[in-house]
Amino acid sequence: MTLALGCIADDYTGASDLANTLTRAGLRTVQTIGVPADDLALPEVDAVVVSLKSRSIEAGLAVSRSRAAETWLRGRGARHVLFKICSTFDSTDAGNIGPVMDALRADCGEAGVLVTPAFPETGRTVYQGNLFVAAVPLNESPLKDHPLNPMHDSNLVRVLARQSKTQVGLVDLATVTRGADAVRARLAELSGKGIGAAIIDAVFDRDLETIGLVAAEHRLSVGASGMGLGLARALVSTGKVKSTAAGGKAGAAVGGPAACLAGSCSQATLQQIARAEAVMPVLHLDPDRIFAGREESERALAWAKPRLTGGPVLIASSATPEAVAAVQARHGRDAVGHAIEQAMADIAEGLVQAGVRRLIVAGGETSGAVVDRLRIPGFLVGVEIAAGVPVLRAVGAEAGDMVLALKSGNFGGPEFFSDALRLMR
Ligand SMILES: Nc1ncnc2c1ncn2[C@@H]1O[C@H](COP(=O)(O)OP(=O)(O)OP(=O)(O)O)[C@@H](O)[C@H]1O
Ligand SMILES: O=C(O)[C@@H](O)C(=O)CO
Repeated sequence: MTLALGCIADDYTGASDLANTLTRAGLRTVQTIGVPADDLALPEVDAVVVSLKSRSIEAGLAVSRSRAAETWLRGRGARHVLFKICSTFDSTDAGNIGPVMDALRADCGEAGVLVTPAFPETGRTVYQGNLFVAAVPLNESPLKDHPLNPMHDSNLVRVLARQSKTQVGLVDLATVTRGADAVRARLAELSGKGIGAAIIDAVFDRDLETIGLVAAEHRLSVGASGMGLGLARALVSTGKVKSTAAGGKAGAAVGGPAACLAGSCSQATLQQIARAEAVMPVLHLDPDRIFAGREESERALAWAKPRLTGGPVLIASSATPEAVAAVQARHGRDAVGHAIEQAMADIAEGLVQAGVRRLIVAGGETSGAVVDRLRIPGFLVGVEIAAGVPVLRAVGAEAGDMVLALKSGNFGGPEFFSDALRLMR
């Protein structure tokens, strides 16, 4: 297998979002959980997305895990590696986007790295280096209240400069609009001044296509699914990859009980849970009781099991920003986040033992905890449920045949859970 594109994603939902985008753009793609073991049977593919859970861990650990993934990908022939970050640039001043970018850049000797979280299909655009989420700047969007990495600055040149050892420049929209040669010239100008990374503006998919053409000539890029779109289209348009129709490897129906778990506290997920209340039983977990011990997850399983034969159920820890802030004040932000993620993993494990083979998880950290506990080594990409969220078919899972959807907190329409269940057979 010689990879046309190697990708390292800093969370599992983001990885499935990227794998979905690459598949729709014609690349045969597989998503692995961590660096694949040598004995994991992978199909012939153009791109591998290695999923890490490295967005909110200590920066040094994020760097070493990303480097291990890079070594594996380059060892399989990937000339270009995309470091997939969140389209809302989720990170803190301590990292991890800057430190990982710096390390990967040093490893491959890249003079100038293009960086953009733009993903217009989901309303993420970048103008003059400022990230917009739909109509508002990042710092006015719901991301200002994120439970783990609240975003308070929409100017990504500043945000990345606080995290990175290199200077950060800007390639503005006017340059992108003039085409690939103008972008090449601007990047060369910045690199010539020793500026090692540039936030690049993008508002429409055509901007990403221009960016992809230039990025693909380099060894490293940093971005969200929009950067993946640009790179994939460039690989196809320059004949480096023969486009494969995205049929969606859904495979045979797995059937059996279905369940949904929500640990995301995003506005989108809160609305989706409210809508789900009309069509399925919903259990709201108590974060204080989760913090106190395992009884709360046992209560959730005892509640869910008898209901599974009647149809899907939803178990949610999700809460409003005020409630999240209150529980964090009582127990500490990281401790409460970790406790809830582990409770969700306990519940997922119990549900799968009870026969669930169709599982929807909302939230990147939550998905990471669940997928790790279920020991699923990889996924094939099936049909698209909503922008950035495909049906995933587990490969090599201990529980056997399973389909999952890992929903990024902010993605999906109001009826997401019903939309997903309709497509997860
Ligand atoms: N009621 C709650 N109070 C405090 N923290 C919570 C609560 N419910 C969930 N959490 C924690 O909030 C974090 C949510 O992060 P997660 O990545 O799962 O969602 P997200 O950030 O919305 O999704 P994404 O990363 O895909 O955008 C997790 O650490 C989770 O355990
Ligand atoms: O880019 C995004 O917004 C998502 O793929 C994601 O990474 C959310 O965790």
